[in-house]
Amino acid sequence: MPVEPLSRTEIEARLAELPGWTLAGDRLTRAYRLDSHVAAAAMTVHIARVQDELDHHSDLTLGYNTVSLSVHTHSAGGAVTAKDFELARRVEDLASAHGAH
Ligand SMILES: C[C@H](O)[C@H](O)[C@H]1CNC2=NC(N)=NC(=O)C2=N1
Repeated sequence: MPVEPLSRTEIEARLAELPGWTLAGDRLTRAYRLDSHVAAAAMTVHIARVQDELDHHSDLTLGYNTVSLSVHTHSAGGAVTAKDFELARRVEDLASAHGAH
């Protein structure tokens, strides 16, 4: 089933439920800080598993004690869709178990 671009109003309403996530251009983004580089690497692996499960993939960057995500929906012409918010919600739900903040 094709996913439709969300309106700006809908994006802002959904972002209100996801503290720390922002709209940067046409992408949802968030950066997390962790207590160590290995903890950050472990979180990226966990996110990669979720992304394969959802068949939806962010640009996922491992930094020094940081994990950063940037996502939009290629099949919707690069717009933000419900799939992006589904991924963001799943990442938020796993973040605290990794000590991410
Ligand atoms: C064939 C497969 O469903 C597509 O390539 C998926 C994979 N992951 C994806 N990820 C993102 N961010 N957007 C997509 O449109 C997308 N499409």
